[in-house]
Amino acid sequence: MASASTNDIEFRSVTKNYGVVTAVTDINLTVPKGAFLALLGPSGCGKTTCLRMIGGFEQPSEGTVLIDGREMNGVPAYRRPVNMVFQHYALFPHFNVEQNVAYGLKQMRPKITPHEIDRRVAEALEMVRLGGFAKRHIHEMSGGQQQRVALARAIVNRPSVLLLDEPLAALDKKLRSAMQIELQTLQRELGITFVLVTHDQEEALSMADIVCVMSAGRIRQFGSPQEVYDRPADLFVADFVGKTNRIAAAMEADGTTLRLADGSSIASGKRLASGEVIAALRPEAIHLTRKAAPLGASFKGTVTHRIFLGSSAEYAVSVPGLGDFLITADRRSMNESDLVEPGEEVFLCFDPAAIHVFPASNA
Ligand SMILES: Nc1ncnc2c1ncn2[C@@H]1O[C@H](COP(=O)(O)OP(=O)(O)OP(=O)(O)O)[C@@H](O)[C@H]1O
Repeated sequence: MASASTNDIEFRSVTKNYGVVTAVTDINLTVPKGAFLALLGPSGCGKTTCLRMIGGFEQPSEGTVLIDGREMNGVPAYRRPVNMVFQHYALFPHFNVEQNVAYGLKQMRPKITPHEIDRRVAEALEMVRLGGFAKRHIHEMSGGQQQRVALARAIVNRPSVLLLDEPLAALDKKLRSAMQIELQTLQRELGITFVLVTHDQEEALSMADIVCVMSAGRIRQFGSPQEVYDRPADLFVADFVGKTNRIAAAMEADGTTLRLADGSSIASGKRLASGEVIAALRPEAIHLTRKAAPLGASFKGTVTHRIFLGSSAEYAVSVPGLGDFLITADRRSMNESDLVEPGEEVFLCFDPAAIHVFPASNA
């Protein structure tokens, strides 16, 4: 059948209440076919509720969820073209790998021939690079391998949407990074829509091509990883997606001059109505030097801490009248002589265009 829509998933004014608790409020979003969407936000913001409404495990209290242009309200989970991978893989421990992956196919109606089941299971195991593991028992597999079995089981019946609920949370950091790349590759190979729930901003930025940042049941920003990181819609997004330095300031009547708490002023790269504002500056947008830079803006401060992180270093610098700043320095772009020490006086140099300004009422 020809598909009805170029969007795989659509939420129209969706609200979900659990008794007196409102989990999500008036959510509107559209996800194009074949996109990799990450629902990103702190615990309790409503990410899993959105995922479960796509999967059919919850129904909206108000509004409509559509998949491939079809309204899904009232359609049970098993009738949706969707599969889900959970954080705890929920594999059958008494089955081997092949039996776990085949399980859902055996339940399908109309029935699939045993030959076709074997073919599809072998194909799914190849896709998750477990070709030689079909006869292994689940307890003989590592955490990462078990997660791949869960993935194979979820893709074997060829859903048009795969839902992933913190699928990598139980893995250690190194394995998680490897699986992030594998998941991204798998999504490209399959060409189907992936929806990932995560509270890990690095995971969302590195894997997804659309990030939906949520807080308290609402969408704060919906856009590409670059947009969300480089042009945060509000202070919540600026703080949650990456780190940021907040500087309290007043915007003057011209809409571009920022008057800072220490009495100094800088030209803001962004215009905003006059009044109390918060200026936000990313730690990597600041360059530490021992001499004031001839161009751009700078503050003078004292290094209080240095944290060595291998490929980068983080500095805490105290600036009189303005507070403490966090600065990240990429070590590849530094000489040994550039490494400043705690106790040293330094200049924090930056391009004013890198400053984002938000109304203080937004904080
Ligand atoms: N079955 C339920 N009954 C009552 N309240 C619920 C239920 N499920 C979720 N909630 C509440 O709805 C809100 C959103 O929960 P949800 O699980 O969607 O958030 P989340 O962003 O996925 O959080 P986490 O990252 O901790 O899983 C929370 O306040 C939560 O306590």
